[in-house]
Amino acid sequence: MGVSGCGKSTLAQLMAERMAWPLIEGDDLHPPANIARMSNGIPLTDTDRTPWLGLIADQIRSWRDAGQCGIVTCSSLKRSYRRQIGGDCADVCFVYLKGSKEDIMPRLYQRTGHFMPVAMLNSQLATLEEPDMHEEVVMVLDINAPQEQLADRACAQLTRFSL
Ligand SMILES: Nc1ncnc2c1ncn2[C@@H]1O[C@H](COP(=O)(O)OP(=O)(O)O)[C@@H](O)[C@H]1O
Ligand SMILES: O=C(O)[C@H](O)[C@@H](O)[C@H](O)[C@H](O)COP(=O)(O)O
Repeated sequence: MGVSGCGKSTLAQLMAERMAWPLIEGDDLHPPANIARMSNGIPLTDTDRTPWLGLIADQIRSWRDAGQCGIVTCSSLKRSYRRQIGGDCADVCFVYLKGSKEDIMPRLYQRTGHFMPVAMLNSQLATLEEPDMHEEVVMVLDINAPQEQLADRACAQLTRFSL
């Protein structure tokens, strides 16, 4: 979890390879209307996000029912969103990629081929409700660490969930 550009997809890909867990990109579950809104620089509302979060929750449930682990990238900006995607379940773990606007903005400028306009970072940060570090997340990672080190740390924490 974390705002656009914090490094969710990058970390998730490294983790999925190392853990051999399936990976779903939350962005791929957005309805076309949400992608159109964000592409046009319009922040999503709670109403826009509800069906999208529902699909993410469904995906997590289907992994649980199949007795397998998986990784989903999802900004999960608000506490209510985290609850909707299963944050109350002990087997759903959030890894929070924490960074400042100054850390993230340059990354968004250098990222190419993504629908999300750089200016949307402001609304993402305004919407973000930082998680309770003791209750809601398994770990907080400083996004300024090298990618491989972030993957080492996240995988070390999550290995205990391997089935
Ligand atoms: N740990 C890191 N150090 C330096 N650059 C990174 C790191 N993680 C991601 N990036 C770069 O930052 C940009 C945004 O990362 P991305 O994974 O697409 O973020 P998100 O999925 O959260 O939007 C990408 O260009 C990526 O290569
Ligand atoms: O809830 C939202 O406003 C969006 O889902 C947003 O938080 C998400 O980050 C986008 O899908 C952009 O994609 P990236 O996070 O991959 O930049």
